Amino acid sequence: MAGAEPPCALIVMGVSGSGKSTVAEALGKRLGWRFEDGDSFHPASNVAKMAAGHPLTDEDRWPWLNAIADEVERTCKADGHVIIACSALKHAYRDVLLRGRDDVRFVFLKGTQELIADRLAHRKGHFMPPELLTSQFRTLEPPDAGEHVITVSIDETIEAIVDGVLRQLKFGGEKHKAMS
Ligand SMILES: Nc1ncnc2c1ncn2[C@@H]1O[C@H](COP(=O)(O)OP(=O)(O)O)[C@@H](O)[C@H]1O
Ligand SMILES: O=C(O)[C@H](O)[C@@H](O)[C@H](O)[C@H](O)COP(=O)(O)O
Repeated sequence: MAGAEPPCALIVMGVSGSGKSTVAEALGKRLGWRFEDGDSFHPASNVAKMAAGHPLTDEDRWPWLNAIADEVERTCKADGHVIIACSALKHAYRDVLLRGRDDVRFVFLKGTQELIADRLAHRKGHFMPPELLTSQFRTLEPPDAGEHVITVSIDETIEAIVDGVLRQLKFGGEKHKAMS
C-alpha cells in the first residue's frame, strides 16, 4: 500500500491551476530531488485537444499516466528520487501511477474553484484554457486517507505550502539533499 516505505517519488496532484508545477518545483529544490512536469509526458494530440478547449477522456489519459508511471518506476529502481506534477484526478488514475508501489506518496493541493479560477485568469503562456476548470473539478475524486496522501491548502504562500508538506512527510530538506 502507498505510504508504508520512505518515498522515492512524490506526485503533486490537483486540478489545473492548483499550483502543482510551482509547488513541485519548489519542493524539488528544497529536497534536492529532480522535478518533472507531467504536462511534458502528454502526447501532442492531448495538448492540442486541451488547447482547443476539450477535456481529455480516460482513453486519452491512460498512455499519459503510464508514461509517468514508467518514469516513477525507472527512478525508484535506480535508487533515485523524483517529484512529479500530475493532476491524477481519479482514484483509478492514481492506481495506474502507483503500480502497487508503497514508496510513492501523493501531495494533494486543495483549494476552491473560485481561488483557482482567479489564479488561472492571471496565468500567462500556458496551453490549458481556464474554461476547462469546471470539467477538472467535475472529474476530481479527492484522495481518501487510505491513499496515504498529504493534503495541503493552496491558500498559502508557496514557501508555507512547501514547509507544510515537509512537516507532514516528517523530514526536512537537508537530510535528503544528497539523495537525488
Ligand atoms: N500558493 C500560491 N500563491 C499564489 N499564486 C500561486 C500559488 N500557487 C500557484 N500560483 C500561481 O497560480 C498559477 C497556477 O499555478 P501552476 O503551478 O501553473 O498550477 P498547475 O501546475 O497546477 O496548473 C500560476 O500563475 C502560479 O504562479
Ligand atoms: O488530466 C487532464 O485533464 C490534464 O492532464 C490536466 O489535468 C492537466 O492539468 C493538464 O495537463 C493541464 O496542465 P496544468 O495542470 O499544468 O494546468
